[in-house]
Amino acid sequence: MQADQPAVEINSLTFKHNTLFTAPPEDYYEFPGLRDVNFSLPRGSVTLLIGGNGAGKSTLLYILAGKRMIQEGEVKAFGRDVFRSFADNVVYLGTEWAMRAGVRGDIVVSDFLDSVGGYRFKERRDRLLDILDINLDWHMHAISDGERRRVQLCMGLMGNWDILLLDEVTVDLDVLTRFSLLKFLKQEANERKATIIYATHIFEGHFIHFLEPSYSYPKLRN
Ligand SMILES: Nc1ncnc2c1ncn2[C@@H]1O[C@H](COP(=O)(O)OP(=O)(O)OP(=O)(O)O)[C@@H](O)[C@H]1O
Repeated sequence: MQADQPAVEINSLTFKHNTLFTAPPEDYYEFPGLRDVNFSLPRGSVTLLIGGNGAGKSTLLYILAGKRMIQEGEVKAFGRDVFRSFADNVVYLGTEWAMRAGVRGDIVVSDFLDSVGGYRFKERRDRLLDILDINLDWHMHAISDGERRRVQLCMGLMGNWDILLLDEVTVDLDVLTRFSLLKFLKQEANERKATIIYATHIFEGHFIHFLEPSYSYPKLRN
């Protein structure tokens, strides 16, 4: 990997949804999704992808993850076409991913994380357990939705990713956990030059971590 090579590069990307409706009126439709998208992101950058519902954020992240084939253009991760080469250092975490990773059986968190390779990434796993305030003795079927989402995030983030595509994954986290997680992501970008794209339709104060590392909250006037 060359040091000056962009982590993400998109040239003249055009995408249409090809949808077959099986309910009346049955037909095959092409819906415009994204048109002539161009951008490149350097290694170590953190990017907020902001847009209203239906703007195309998830579509763009799916494409970057190589999960949707495009009709025109180029999409590259570290100089390689995302549709031609599988990159295990590109990780997508979104609501669809969370549903698939949503184990609700009676399994203890430590066993659950080990079953997906947690023992190989013990150091990062332990750091995330701390940040996300996860107890290894929890039983997956007996925790809240927010706690389960924290375990899922630990699972998704503990590996060796270099590009992270996050689709609204912090919406059901409590304020303190979200704060710590966003800080962790910014550190990952600063310290090991990981590249992060975070899609959201809610721009809120916590994202200030992403924009300005030295930001401190203003003091209230007396
Ligand atoms: N399979 C599909 N067939 C046709 N249109 C689709 C399909 N999937 C998504 N779309 C349309 O593409 C547009 C973009 O959807 P997308 O899920 O990327 O939006 P989003 O910006 O992530 O929205 P949200 O913030 O609500 O998650 C929407 O208008 C949606 O209706």
